[in-house]
Amino acid sequence: MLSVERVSCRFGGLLAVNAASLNAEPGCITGLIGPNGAGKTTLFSIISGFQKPTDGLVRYKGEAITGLPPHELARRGIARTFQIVQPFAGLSVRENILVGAHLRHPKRGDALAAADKVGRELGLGDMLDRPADTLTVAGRKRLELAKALATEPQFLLLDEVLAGLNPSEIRDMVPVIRALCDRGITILMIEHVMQAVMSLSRHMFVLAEGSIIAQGAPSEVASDRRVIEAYLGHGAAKKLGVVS
Ligand SMILES: Nc1ncnc2c1ncn2[C@@H]1O[C@H](COP(=O)(O)OP(=O)(O)OP(=O)(O)O)[C@@H](O)[C@H]1O
Repeated sequence: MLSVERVSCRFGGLLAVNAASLNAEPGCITGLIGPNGAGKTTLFSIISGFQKPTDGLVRYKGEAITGLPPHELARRGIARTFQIVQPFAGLSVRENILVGAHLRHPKRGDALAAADKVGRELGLGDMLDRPADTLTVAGRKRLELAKALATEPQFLLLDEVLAGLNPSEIRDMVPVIRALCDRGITILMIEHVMQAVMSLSRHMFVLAEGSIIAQGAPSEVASDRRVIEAYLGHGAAKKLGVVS
């Protein structure tokens, strides 16, 4: 569905992403993890057209999409959520979702019906008339997801949708993400909540200092010496008795 081929991104003297390659299989959830500052969000921004790479290629359904603008990618079925959620202040929850729904539904009535449906699916049914800026963090995270889903994507990039949620809110959100995948939406997710991303992902990629250092099934990645050392520092794997 998606392949990122040797993508690099330089900000002045900083090589934020260094010849990173990854792919996402259709109908699955793929996890992208890595320590803070590894380049995960930059890679997401490149895939979703918010940032042009310095080098490399992004393919979606076999076609090169590198550098296409976000609205064109949205039209082709790619949507993303943002790590720092910023609902349109001054608009209601429904109107926020409506912005996304208008992509596929030019008529206001159709867009409103589609927005309400997405809102209800994400548990925002009772809050549709509320100003978006009165939502709790958990509500805002759901709204962020709803805005992206309203564009009816086939490929969804989730940037830390679980960040800032408490354990019970995370438990509520995990099945929501799984249900999207069961509906046929391919997902690539950045997540620091390890238990959740490991239970959701079929395959995971690990980015550290801009480079992909490991990939595989969640259990393989979790016991990989390079991954443990990227998180805990040089020598940590030996201390923990990990030999792979
Ligand atoms: N627009 C920019 N200009 C300059 N440097 C940037 C820019 N965007 C990101 N960076 C730098 O690139 C590096 C990678 O940042 P990025 O946000 O992609 O990491 P991340 O893996 O998503 O981190 P986190 O898990 O903390 O969100 C960091 O050193 C960051 O400061």
